[in-house]
Amino acid sequence: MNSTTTVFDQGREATVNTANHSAGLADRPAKIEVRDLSLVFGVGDKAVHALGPINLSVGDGEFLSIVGPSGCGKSTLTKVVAGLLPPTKGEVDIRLAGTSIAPIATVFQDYGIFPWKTVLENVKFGLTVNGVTGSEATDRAAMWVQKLGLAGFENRYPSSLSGGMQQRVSIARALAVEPEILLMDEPFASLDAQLRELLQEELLRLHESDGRTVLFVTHSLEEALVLGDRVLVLTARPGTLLDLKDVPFARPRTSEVRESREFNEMRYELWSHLKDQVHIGVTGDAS
Ligand SMILES: Nc1ncnc2c1ncn2[C@@H]1O[C@H](COP(=O)(O)OP(=O)(O)OP(=O)(O)O)[C@@H](O)[C@H]1O
Repeated sequence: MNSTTTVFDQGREATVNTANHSAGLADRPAKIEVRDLSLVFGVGDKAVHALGPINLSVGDGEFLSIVGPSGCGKSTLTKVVAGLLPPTKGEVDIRLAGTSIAPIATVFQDYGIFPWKTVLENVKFGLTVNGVTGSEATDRAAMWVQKLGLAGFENRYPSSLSGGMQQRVSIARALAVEPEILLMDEPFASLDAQLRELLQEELLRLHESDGRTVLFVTHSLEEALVLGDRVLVLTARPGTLLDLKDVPFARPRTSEVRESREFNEMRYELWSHLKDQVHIGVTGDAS
């Protein structure tokens, strides 16, 4: 049975709704519907129109990569979907199957893990705050620690881990709650090129095995194409839809796809759309 709950209603023509939705994967129903969404920070002279208006539909199980010039509103969009920011105008409908203790989980660039907790305690944290405790929490956390290649490091503190391992902890914590939607905001931005490629491979594998809906913000067109089913390209601020490209590379996919001619042609095509926006973003000159 479907039910709609208003998560946000600030009395400002703006809502974020979640609804139980039990349709199967086969017909790929929309998981996230963004309608006429705009967000303005502040008021009067200090107002910053960060995003929109934007309309977007993200399919159940889709991996959507989001790119755009710096400051165009990519993080703002993911924060609105996460329910962390109320939109100024428009709405976001999220159709939940109601199968998860925490329907939406987020991973950010700066890991967001607690330095005073061990790897296992960090991964357990998302479970315990959502009511999973005792041996069930420990077993589930241990399973995700293992899946993310951190077995043997359960009792280590973040300060003794590399950046790549800390980001794995953050991803394990997000996935341990088995969210229906995973929001990732430049999660690999501070990692070196080799680690980044390794984690891209792992994310491909995880996504292909569980079919979770993912929104993935990145500055790298290459990363967007390696990972995504589609790439959303936003204009300079306020971010609106410039392009929405299907990525044609078959799954299961490996990061070797980046060696193909088709891949490089697509990357060039995306960049040719994006570079004017980057110029506008830097100079403010739309001429
Ligand atoms: N809390 C805030 N108050 C005022 N302005 C804000 C706030 N948060 C973000 N902004 C502004 O809104 C715009 C969009 O910011 P956002 O962080 O969403 O962009 P982004 O595309 O993710 O940027 P980047 O690629 O550089 O991380 C920017 O101009 C930013 O300065």
